[in-house]
Amino acid sequence: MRASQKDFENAMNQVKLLKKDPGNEAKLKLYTLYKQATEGPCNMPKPGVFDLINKAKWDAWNALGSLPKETASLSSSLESSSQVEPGTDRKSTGYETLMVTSEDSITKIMLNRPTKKNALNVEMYHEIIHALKAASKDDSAITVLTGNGDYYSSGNDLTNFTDIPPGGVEEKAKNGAILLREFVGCFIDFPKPLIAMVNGPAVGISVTLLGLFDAVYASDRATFHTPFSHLGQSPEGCSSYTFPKIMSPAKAIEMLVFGKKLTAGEACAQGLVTEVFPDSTFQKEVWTRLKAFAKLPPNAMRISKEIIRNREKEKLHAVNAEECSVLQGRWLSDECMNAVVNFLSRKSKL
Ligand SMILES: CCCCC/C=C/CC(=O)SCCNC(=O)CCNC(=O)[C@H](O)C(C)(C)COP(=O)(O)OP(=O)(O)OC[C@H]1O[C@@H](n2cnc3c(N)ncnc32)[C@H](O)[C@@H]1OP(=O)(O)O
Repeated sequence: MRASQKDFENAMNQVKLLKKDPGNEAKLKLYTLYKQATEGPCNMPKPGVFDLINKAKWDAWNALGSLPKETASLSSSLESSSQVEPGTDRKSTGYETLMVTSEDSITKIMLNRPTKKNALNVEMYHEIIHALKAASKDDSAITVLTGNGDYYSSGNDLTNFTDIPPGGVEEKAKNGAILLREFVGCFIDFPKPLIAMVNGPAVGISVTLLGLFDAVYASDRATFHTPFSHLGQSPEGCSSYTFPKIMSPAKAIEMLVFGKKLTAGEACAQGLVTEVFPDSTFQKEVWTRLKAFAKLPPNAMRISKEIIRNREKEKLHAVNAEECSVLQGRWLSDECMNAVVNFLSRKSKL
């Protein structure tokens, strides 16, 4: 397919958005292709020998000779997209904490704060809400959530508790509960098959939400940990309802109240995980499977999910509201505040 002038301009704009500098050589190549595509063969006077930067530009542009404008435009678009981080496409532009891509009828939402173990900060909650709403309306058949780096997610970013608004901690807790309710609500209402690819350890809310997914595939490196009592907090993500149903009330208590950490194999035996894969083949095997799922008739999948979920929707929203209200109270407790202070002052880690 021929790249249009618009595509070309988009590609040039993407270069400005790259997180990693593509390097001078690549930038010079793009510059000259851009000049060729917009102005034709080199028309600038040859700079003096000591004007090193402009000389390099002139040399590179001049070397393109009479390359047609259209060819330069096409090459430039291709050049720049190959510099973009793998798996990134135009759809991901604008997200700070996610990489969102669509390919083969699959929308992939990748948590992208690997240096913070993909902890969910306030921005990430908002961006996931946005990405899920967009995915529910796009032309993909299924949606996948996964993590970048060695963790799936370390759960709520504990520094979320540090930014206190003028209304004090009460206002902070109230706003947190409103955001959490909307966030979890998007998972309850998501209309297409939603699949978690748990690439590594999962903590807190990233675990509880799994009960709202339609399939959960895990690497054998993944672990599942909900240390709510340790943090002076209480379950969210509808887990107080979904976990006892999935794994029996006693097993749910072990996880949600006593903070027992499960291996991927244990989580699979208890029904939280659909299937476990060796880490070495995890990506390949799961993506092969997902691509096959995505070829199934999308309307049939959507309607089948709807009939399964609809029976539970009202209950799930009620549970979500109750959990958020209880948690709002927990965030104001000494138990919770001490746990957060301990983590932030590095006195405690999971
Ligand atoms: C709108 C609000 C909704 C709220 C919903 C509530 C949800 C409840 C939960 O999710 S409870 C779970 C909360 N999560 C945790 O308690 C995990 C805390 N993190 C850890 O214990 C450890 O970081 C670890 C075990 C996940 C990983 O340990 P490791 O030694 O491998 O790595 P580091 O600790 O050095 O981590 C690397 C940097 O990442 C920062 N980080 C990791 N997780 C979090 C987090 N959850 N919150 C804040 N920051 C986190 C860590 O501080 C390091 O940062 P640094 O390099 O700047 O020091």
